[in-house]
Amino acid sequence: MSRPVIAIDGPAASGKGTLARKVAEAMGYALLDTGALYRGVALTMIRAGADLGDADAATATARSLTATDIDRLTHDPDLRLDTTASGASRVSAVPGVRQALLDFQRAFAANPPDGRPGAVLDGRDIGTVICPDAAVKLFVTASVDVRAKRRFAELQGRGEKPDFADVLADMRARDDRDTKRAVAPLVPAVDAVIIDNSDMSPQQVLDTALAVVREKLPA
Ligand SMILES: Nc1ncnc2c1ncn2[C@@H]1O[C@H](COP(=O)(O)OP(=O)(O)O)[C@@H](O)[C@H]1O
Ligand SMILES: Nc1ccn([C@@H]2O[C@H](COP(=O)(O)OP(=O)(O)O)[C@@H](O)[C@H]2O)c(=O)n1
Repeated sequence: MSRPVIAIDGPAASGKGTLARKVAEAMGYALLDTGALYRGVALTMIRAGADLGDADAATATARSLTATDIDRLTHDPDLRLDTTASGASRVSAVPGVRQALLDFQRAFAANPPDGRPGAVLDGRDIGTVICPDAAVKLFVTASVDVRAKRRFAELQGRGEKPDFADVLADMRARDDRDTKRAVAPLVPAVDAVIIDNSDMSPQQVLDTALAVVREKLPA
């Protein structure tokens, strides 16, 4: 029997990761941050001095990543750099990259590690492409200004010295690329529950999400 999947999609700094972590914890499910896969492809290319605009090189890099590489990259602090995020948004528009990462994500959802009873995947296309049959689909979002402020505070908290105008411009550019790309654009699944958390605390978002989970996945 397949295990329940909770899909959490949304734009950058909408609070997907924060919510996904807490939902996975509350449910005892395995968690996959799918953005880390695209970030991993970008970081590997940046380190190799490769051209991020080279679709063939990006596809080859995505195909070459093993589960061990992915695990190592997930723990790499440079994965969270804004330059890595921008690179991820570029390589993620390449169809060959998306195809190469598809099997890994589906296998994780079908067989969550450590015998977990279900999986939470967060990203951009989980409810639409990766797991269209997910039991629960949440689409979290917030205004672009709120998201830029969150990312700005996050970068400051990490000791970086960001410029707010740059962070906002980068957020808009990433939204634009993610929503307009031809393959798996960022869009809520028709059956997703949309949570606009511009004025919600992380706890309120979690309570709202868990109420949806309990309704869709009765114990
Ligand atoms: N509801 C919320 N209210 C205020 N800040 C939030 C909220 N949810 C998340 N954050 C903060 O916003 C930043 C981005 O959240 P994160 O979960 O990393 O987003 P995403 O995974 O969508 O990029 C983090 O610093 C996080 O602590
Ligand atoms: N399922 C996914 C996850 C991420 N991505 C891409 O990877 C980039 C980085 O994703 P992320 O979720 O780590 O970024 P943040 O939302 O945390 O800023 C995004 O801008 C998307 O372009 C994607 O295309 N599909």
